[in-house]
Amino acid sequence: MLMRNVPGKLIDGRAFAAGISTEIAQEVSTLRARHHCVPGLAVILVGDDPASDIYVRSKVRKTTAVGMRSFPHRLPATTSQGVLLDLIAMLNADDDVHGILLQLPLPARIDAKTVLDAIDPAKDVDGFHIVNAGKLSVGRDDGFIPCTPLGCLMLLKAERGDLSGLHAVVIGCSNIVGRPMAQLLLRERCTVVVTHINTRDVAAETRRADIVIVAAGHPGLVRGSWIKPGATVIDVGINRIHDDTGSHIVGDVAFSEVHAVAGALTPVPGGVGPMTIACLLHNTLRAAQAVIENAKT
Ligand SMILES: Nc1nc2c(c(=O)[nH]1)N[C@@H](CN(C=O)c1ccc(C(=O)N[C@@H](CCC(=O)O)C(=O)O)cc1)CN2
Repeated sequence: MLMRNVPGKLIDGRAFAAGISTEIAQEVSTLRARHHCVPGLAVILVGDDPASDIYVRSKVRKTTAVGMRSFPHRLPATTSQGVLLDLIAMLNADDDVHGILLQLPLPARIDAKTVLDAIDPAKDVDGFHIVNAGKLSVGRDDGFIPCTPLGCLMLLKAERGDLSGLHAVVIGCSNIVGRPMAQLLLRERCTVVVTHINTRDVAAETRRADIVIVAAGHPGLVRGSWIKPGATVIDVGINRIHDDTGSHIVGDVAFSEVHAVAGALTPVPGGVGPMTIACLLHNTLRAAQAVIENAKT
């Protein structure tokens, strides 16, 4: 493995996200003062998954911290798809609600596609509705972009500036991260390779990359020997592991090995995770601003 003389920079997602939230708070206060509009975000949690519960609490806290209204809806795991669709219809019709987020994963009985597509695309601040996914896939910039890939892109641009011509490898092809990430990088004019479970030699693909985004859900998957010296590595993995010292969150890269070779790396925790919620607030602000703009025409 080729090591650099100095370990790569650690990209501070927490500080970056705090900066975005400060800017959003200022814009929210302008909207309140000039347009008497307070952006509102409804968050729906079905069931009692402990990790989802933590993320939803954090979303509610950060939404109110920037001066937005939060409308949390906690439903039991036994909730039927029909009841969930009724709630979404009610939120679609509520003018105080500018953004709607359905926390994933959903209980297996509920068909995620059906309920996500029931959200009004203009309120789909998660960017998972088929209309928003379609807009991104044809390179249109008037839809909502899923929060985690948007956060990754913001960190990448802050680190590397213009991304055009860079070789990017995205490890994992989920609808939440891998696929939209690949579309965003394509839009930035990167050369993009997406690897998945059937890719023959992920290590060889990754060694060519100036930018590596890993969202595979496998702790320690990406080794130092996979990384081109100086590459920028964005670790999206959030894996809870238990060892002698207790329980920890780790990413998808073998941290010390990759840190020694990469030019820059996002840590876990404190890298991409905080950007996800900051971008949710960014999208909710955009949704409220669009309502005001549309009312003028
Ligand atoms: N509807 C959605 N569901 C889910 C999404 C999503 O974007 N939309 N993403 C993930 C979970 N998620 C937000 O919902 C999320 C994950 C992680 C973090 C975060 O800040 N992580 C911290 C560590 C937190 C910890 O200690 O547990 C970090 O990385 O520093 C925020 C949001 C799945 N579901």
